[in-house]
Amino acid sequence: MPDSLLRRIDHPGELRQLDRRELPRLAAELREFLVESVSRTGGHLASNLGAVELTIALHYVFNTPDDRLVWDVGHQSYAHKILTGRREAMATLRQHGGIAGFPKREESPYDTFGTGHSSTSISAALGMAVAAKRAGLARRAVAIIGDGALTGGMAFEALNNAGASDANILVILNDNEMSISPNVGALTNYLARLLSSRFYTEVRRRGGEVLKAMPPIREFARRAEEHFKGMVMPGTLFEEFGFNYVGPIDGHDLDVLIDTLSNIRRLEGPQFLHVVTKKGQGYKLAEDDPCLYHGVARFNPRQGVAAKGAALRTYTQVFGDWLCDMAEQDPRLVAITPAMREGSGMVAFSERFPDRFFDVGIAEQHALTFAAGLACEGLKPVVAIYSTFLQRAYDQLIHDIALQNLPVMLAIDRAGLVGADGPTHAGAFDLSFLRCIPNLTLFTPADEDECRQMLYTAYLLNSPAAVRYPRGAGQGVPERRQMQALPVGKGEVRRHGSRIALLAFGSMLAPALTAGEALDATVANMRFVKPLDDDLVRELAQCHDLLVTLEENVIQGGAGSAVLESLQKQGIVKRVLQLGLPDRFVEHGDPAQLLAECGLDVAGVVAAVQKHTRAIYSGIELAYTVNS
Ligand SMILES: Cc1ncc(C[n+]2csc(CCOP(=O)(O)OP(=O)(O)O)c2C)c(N)n1
Ligand SMILES: CC(=O)[C@@H](O)[C@H](O)COP(=O)(O)O
Ligand SMILES: [Mg+2]
Repeated sequence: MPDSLLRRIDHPGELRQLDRRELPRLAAELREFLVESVSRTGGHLASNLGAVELTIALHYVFNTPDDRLVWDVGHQSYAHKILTGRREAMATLRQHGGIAGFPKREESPYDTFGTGHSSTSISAALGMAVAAKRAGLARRAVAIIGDGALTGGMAFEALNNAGASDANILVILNDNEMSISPNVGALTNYLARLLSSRFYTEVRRRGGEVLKAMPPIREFARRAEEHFKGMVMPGTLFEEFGFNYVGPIDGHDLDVLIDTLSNIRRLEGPQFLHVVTKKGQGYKLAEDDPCLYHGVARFNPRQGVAAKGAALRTYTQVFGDWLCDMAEQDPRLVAITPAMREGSGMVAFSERFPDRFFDVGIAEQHALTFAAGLACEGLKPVVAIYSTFLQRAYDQLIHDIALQNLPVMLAIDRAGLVGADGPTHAGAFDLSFLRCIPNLTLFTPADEDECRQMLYTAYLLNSPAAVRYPRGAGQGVPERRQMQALPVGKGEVRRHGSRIALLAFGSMLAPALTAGEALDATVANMRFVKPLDDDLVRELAQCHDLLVTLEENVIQGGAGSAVLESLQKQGIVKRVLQLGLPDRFVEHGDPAQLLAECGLDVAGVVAAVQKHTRAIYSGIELAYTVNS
């Protein structure tokens, strides 16, 4: 067995020492390592398998990290991490204290830009290219963006800007015809036409010969223009944007990639390389089902991912079932996802109600205003969206939906900490950025049944509404099939105690009930952040020494702040302890461990309350103590 090439590479300089004839073997070793490693840690797999040759070729041709690589979304950057000194650290992938699942500046100089949310790479790379030009540096900046990420509007804002510049930016479109689900939209159809163009089929038929026959670089652009004009769609969209377009080329052919990248690297101005890959390449199970193998938990690589049902139902499943039940009752219901059909639990709905299901691509801003348009015409749109991705569409929520008081309902999944995906994906802020919006009703269900009933209640409203629920399993509370509207803005006392009242929002009710037993505290399930149950706040303040608010959201501006404002509005002076996520980004890791780290597990809540009450009852005046 020849010694492992992969084990000889601790940085790209060593990669660049290899004879290019050794690179296919390196690719095979890298692919095998990826399957083995990710099967042990979990993470993103299919996208990484599809980017193996492209990653090798990029680090082989470009002088990284001086030449900048920016990976869009960054979920496909494991090969990049492995080749840049983190091969052994892959065993710690997405674990507490381990390496992140996305590029991260503080993790490596080769991670030139932190990503996680899609469609940012061209903007960032353009910034780097313009900075290099201004400094008179020959440095190149490369954005590697998938066909899914290219459906994000921000990518086109950047293309528009870059194409009119003289920046030395290279945009590489990694086209595998997949987002998480199969890619959607007119752009996808257009790219498919490019792939079916005579040029690409010619290159595929004759291998890399067509490209290798290309003249030396200075002739490259001119003769490519002449020689292939008839083969490629006349004036591709990207040329219209001011880029020199090259491709489509085979993204798994290292020779073609290296020759093409070497040629392009020496060209000046905005370049666009269209690369065709297969998501899941080289691991048949992932090739056959790139959607299932997009993000995986630990699995046996010989047997593949086991589609096992979890012991408890997830909030995502609660939503997906409610959506179908509601659609049966109301033909006006239409459902929208910005490219997260599977993650949002909408597969069944999309199959049962295909003409009422809209996957708009990675386009959260469009998703919300599209919903607003649908609502203007009497339909009842439900937008399923992760909390973190909703951040992209904040102005659309305010300007297009709330200001016009349109009945659009947001089903906000992944609210709170998400765990392995880390701070780029945490839904840590939605209570703060939503509760300040006029006309919006904001629900925080505490269990699966309450989630179903709140989704129903929110849907019945004739105004904007948002129901936010966490990633993963609920509390094992069976959902009543019969949907029943809840009194809006009303919470409930779940346990009577003395002196201390715990005011829990959403996922924090469960730990609050357990902590309440230990503290003999009253526990209230507040249910709504907006409108807040002011009467309940007043009643609790009147018969307790201390109010403790608990939320899986940053303390700043969150539900606890709403309680403070309520007390102030009612002229009530009362000690309040606010418990929630701290004013920092919480790193990736196991969700339960992260919550404990933030003091939001039972032990943390009990300790914080006891510390606070000791201070009070020992006379030390502590008006407010927040969980730092
Ligand atoms: C703003 C935003 N919305 C949604 C997502 C979720 N997401 C992660 S990867 C992905 C699909 C990306 O497709 P593509 O760019 O083609 O990469 P591929 O997985 O095909 O390599 C989506 C929708 C995200 N990361 N960011
Ligand atoms: C890379 C990306 O943004 C998505 O794949 C995301 O990781 C999905 O998150 P869930 O696993 O919570 O659906
Ligand atoms: Mg893709």
